[in-house]
Amino acid sequence: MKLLSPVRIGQMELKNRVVMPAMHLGYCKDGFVTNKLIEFYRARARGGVGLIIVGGCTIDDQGYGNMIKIDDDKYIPGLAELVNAVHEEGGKIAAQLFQPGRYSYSFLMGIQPVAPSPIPSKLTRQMPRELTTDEVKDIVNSFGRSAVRAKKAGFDTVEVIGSAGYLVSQFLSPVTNRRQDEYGGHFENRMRFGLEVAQNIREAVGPDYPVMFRVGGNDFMPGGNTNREIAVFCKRLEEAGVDAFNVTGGWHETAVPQITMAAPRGAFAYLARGVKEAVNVPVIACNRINDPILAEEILANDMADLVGMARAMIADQDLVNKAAEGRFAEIRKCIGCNQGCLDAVFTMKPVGCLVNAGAGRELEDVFRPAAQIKKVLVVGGGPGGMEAARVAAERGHSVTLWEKGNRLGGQLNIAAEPPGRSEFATFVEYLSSELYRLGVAVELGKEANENNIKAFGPDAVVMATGAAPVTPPIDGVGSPNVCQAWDVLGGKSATGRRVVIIGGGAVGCEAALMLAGKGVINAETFHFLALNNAESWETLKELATRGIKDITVIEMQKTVGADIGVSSRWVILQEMQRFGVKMLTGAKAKKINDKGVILDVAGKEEIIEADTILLAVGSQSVSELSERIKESFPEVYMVGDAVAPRKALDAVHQGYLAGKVL
Ligand SMILES: Cc1cc2nc3c(=O)[nH]c(=O)nc-3n(C[C@H](O)[C@H](O)[C@H](O)COP(=O)(O)OP(=O)(O)OC[C@H]3O[C@@H](n4cnc5c(N)ncnc54)[C@H](O)[C@@H]3O)c2cc1C
Ligand SMILES: Cc1cc2nc3c(=O)[nH]c(=O)nc-3n(C[C@H](O)[C@H](O)[C@H](O)COP(=O)(O)O)c2cc1C
Ligand code: SF4
Repeated sequence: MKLLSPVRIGQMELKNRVVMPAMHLGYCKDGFVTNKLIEFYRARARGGVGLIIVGGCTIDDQGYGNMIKIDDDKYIPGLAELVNAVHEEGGKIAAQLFQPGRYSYSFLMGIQPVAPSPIPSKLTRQMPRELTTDEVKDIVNSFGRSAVRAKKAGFDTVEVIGSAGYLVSQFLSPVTNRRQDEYGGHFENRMRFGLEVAQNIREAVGPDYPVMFRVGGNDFMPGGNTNREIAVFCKRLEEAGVDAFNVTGGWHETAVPQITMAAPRGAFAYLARGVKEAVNVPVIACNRINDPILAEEILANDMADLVGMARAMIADQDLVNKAAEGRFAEIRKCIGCNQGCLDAVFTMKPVGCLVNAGAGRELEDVFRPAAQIKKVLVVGGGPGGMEAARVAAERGHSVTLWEKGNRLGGQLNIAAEPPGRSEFATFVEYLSSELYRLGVAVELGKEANENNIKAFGPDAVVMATGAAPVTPPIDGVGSPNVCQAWDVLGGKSATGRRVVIIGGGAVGCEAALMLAGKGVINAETFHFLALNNAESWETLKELATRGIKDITVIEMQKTVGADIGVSSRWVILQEMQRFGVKMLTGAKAKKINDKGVILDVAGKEEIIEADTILLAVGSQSVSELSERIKESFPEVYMVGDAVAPRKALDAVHQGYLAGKVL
């Protein structure tokens, strides 16, 4: 594979073309490197990744809590330990030099954010202070000084963050740069800050030390820079001594989803191609590249010279080695859910992963082989049960899994149905194939009860029986025009044209999106009509978003989608609006009849006419059997929604822990 062939960035030789881009993990303490951080990256280096970029590393007093700091020599010894760990495993490592500008938070850092111009950010809702010309020059010097520290700590290269709407991109963009001095005005002046940063670093580290620059391939901001301007900027940076470009997507403030499941895999590789066509140094393509086969395709098509696989490396630290050994089915792909990673950053928690419960736990002894081989029965083939079975089998136990339905996956099978959510099926596919590889005896269509469990005679039982949807006590709920959202998502119930969904949580929103897509043109038709100029852009957009159904979501609370993670929620709500789904909050369903739903809205009665009413008001644990068998066996573990209805992340993590302690 080209992916696994060596490549040079300046004087640095990489053993393969897989780069793990920088991710703020929240593992540091007061800016110092911790053992948790070291072991996290050691595992990724051992797993074969060619270049690990760590950070962002803050170069001055702006940033967020728990970031790696590189603004003082006192951090060098800890950074050197991190570097050594990666080198010991045969990897190369870069420090990303980070200055957030107006994306910093005063309540975290205790100081007002600074920026080219005092323009508030939609992301942080903070008003930054305009930098003086002298302060701009100071920051340029801070980049250079930090690069020298990185070199002293042994990093193989440094990368400047010039993407995502951080300080360098704020200078470059006319949207955020209204300065009157030599750093503002026309494009040449707006490039000056980034170019001076590159020149300053080059002078500080010497001619032979590799320097990389991360750029957003397109700001995706109205009035902002496009791939065309970014390509010109990169050309100039190359002349200033930059050895490689790491091309990601747009700004954090953009309305274009960058890394959620809704963004197609590899969707932004074209941005790297635009830069590659302008420069002569290696270019890295990024975002939603979660599969080495896709990565290979990007390289084979000359879209880029290397690929960035950031979350893919959280999800599977051994991805590169597995690819090298041809074990493609064993790769646990990142599904782009952001639930364990980016959502954690937004809530100031350390990063973890939905599909890889071991991520962030590298310090612990993960898979100690079983001291005594047990006959383990797992009841339930949802994500919780499958993960428990996987881990138990990996440790050497003899594992049987019973699933009463006719396929594995549990609720994830229906979670994967709405548009843009299909990656959940990728995870089910992975777990299913691992159970097969590990020799777990999977029996489908087998419903566990007290008697057959006793007859089976297990040493340990994992109860992962999940949850079932709740039927609320609403007058008329038993009418023939009412059904569960789960059944519609699962293809078991049909709906009429006018649909009311009672409950605006994740399930209600996702059911709404699935139904809203009925009757819109598909991607192939869209492409065909667009290329042939058959319809105007406005008509095409309408055809792609106006389905045949009239959908209303009603929610008692003030907000819709309150249980969806912060980094995905806005994308789902944006899609609902785009597809014309009506959302009514503060509305309580009182009664259902053959005409529709009667609501209580702030004490006033309203009726919404509907042909079908979907229930999406939550779920309840399926736990009676667990309660009954608890006392009959020495080891009974309950995991996932059977304990309390929550999320797949909880089910997987509990399954993992049960599999570990058996
Ligand atoms: C539409 C929808 C969207 C969702 N979206 C998300 C999301 O975006 N992110 C997220 O993290 N979570 C999401 N969830 C929730 C997530 O899917 C669940 O939290 C997760 O599947 C729980 O896993 P589990 O293994 O505990 O149970 P389940 O997935 O419910 O699996 C339990 C399994 O046990 C089987 N079973 C039950 N009783 C027996 C028995 N006696 N014998 C044999 N088998 C039995 C059932 O048939 C089922 O297959 C969503 C759920 C739905 C319905
Ligand atoms: C938890 C998290 C933290 C991130 N922190 C940074 C960062 O500090 N610097 C940066 O350039 N990009 C950061 N990113 C963006 C990633 O480097 C990467 O571009 C993005 O996740 C898309 O690539 P992927 O689909 O391969 O994960 C972060 C992403 C995540 C999920
Ligand atoms: S939590 Fe989700 S998005 Fe984040 S690395 Fe894991 S699978 Fe990928």
